[in-house]
Amino acid sequence: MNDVTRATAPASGNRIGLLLVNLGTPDAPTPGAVRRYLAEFLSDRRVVEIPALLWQPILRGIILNIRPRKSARAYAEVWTPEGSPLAAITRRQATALTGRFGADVVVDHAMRYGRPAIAERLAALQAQGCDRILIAALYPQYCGATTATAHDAVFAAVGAMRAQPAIRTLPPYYDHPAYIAALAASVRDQLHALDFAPDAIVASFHGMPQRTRDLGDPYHDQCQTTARLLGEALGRDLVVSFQSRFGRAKWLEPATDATLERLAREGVRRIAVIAPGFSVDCLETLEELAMQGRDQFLGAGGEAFAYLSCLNDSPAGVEMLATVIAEQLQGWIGAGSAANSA
Ligand SMILES: C=CC1=C(C)c2cc3[nH]c(cc4nc(cc5[nH]c(cc1n2)c(C)c5CCC(=O)O)C(CCC(=O)O)=C4C)c(C)c3C=C
Ligand SMILES: [Fe+2]
Ligand SMILES: [Fe+2]
Repeated sequence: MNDVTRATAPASGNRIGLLLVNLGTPDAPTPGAVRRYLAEFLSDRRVVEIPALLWQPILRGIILNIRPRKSARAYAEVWTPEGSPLAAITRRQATALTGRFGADVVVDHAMRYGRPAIAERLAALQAQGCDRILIAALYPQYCGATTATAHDAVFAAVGAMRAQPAIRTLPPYYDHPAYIAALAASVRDQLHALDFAPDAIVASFHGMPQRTRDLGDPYHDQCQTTARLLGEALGRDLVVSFQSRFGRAKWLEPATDATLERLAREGVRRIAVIAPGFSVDCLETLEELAMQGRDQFLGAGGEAFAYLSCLNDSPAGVEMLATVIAEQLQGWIGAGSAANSA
């Protein structure tokens, strides 16, 4: 049974909390910090669905002795004065949304792995008088390895509280008109600013094991729907691929690296790459796509490559988040347009 008596009493009040949640990232681009991060991330049974008795010896004996050094070098390539891009941009999204829904909505952010921890930020929201909290896991497409594990962490924290806040979770927004419209405008604006007319646009999504899809995870289908709707909004077909394969199992296909090389070999000269499955730019987009992907495409004979940024904390990206979040706050903060009540 949970030890509910440990939880501190909430402050009285009837405010609303909005907790943005993202994946998490190392505290520093060093092998030690990356090792700590990967140990927590890759021990999550939602992320690696191999029995712990088999997996933990592989993780502790092999992966955590090899990968942190290599990944730390990659993180160092994209690190910013504000820290890891994922942390810095998520922080800025929270700042941009603060005050957006009125004075009674307290906005905060947390990471599934590392800091700021979900349990700590939930307690902080409660201490500020929030008796209703909306959890906005910032993944447009639902995946057990991202959305569900963030929610698991929330419910585990709430499970240890004597006085629980009411909890709502943001549904996946992979087909939301505001999300599709924001992506389409962002692609158009960036291509215009670069004066770049690509022969093909590749939409690269983070991969996952094929087995996870076979077991019923809707992630793959939601990625395909996003790409179809975005293609319709842009008036052109997108090439869909899946990146960041991890381990030996079969992952979703086609793989982004193989796709970039195939397109170049087939005579596609100019491509733009977008990453609509990532709400913020991070290691996987800035290093794996914008750096490695560029080398792969140009190395296979391509002539021009452009990586187009995620929505991040751009005004249009924040507007889109405000719209999808405001829909879930309805009833808590009253009728009317919650997004415009600042
Ligand atoms: C957006 C959706 C994501 C899915 C689905 C996902 C699944 C998934 N990832 C791994 C293994 C790794 N992912 C890593 C980084 C990483 N993954 C996502 C998002 C998804 N992952 C993001 C946003 C990031 C970037 C974090 C950052 O700090 O910028 C890494 C760490 C980096 C590295 O060492 O390569 C690993 C490992 C698995 C196994 C998985 C399974 C479904
Ligand atoms: Fe990942
Ligand atoms: Fe990667």
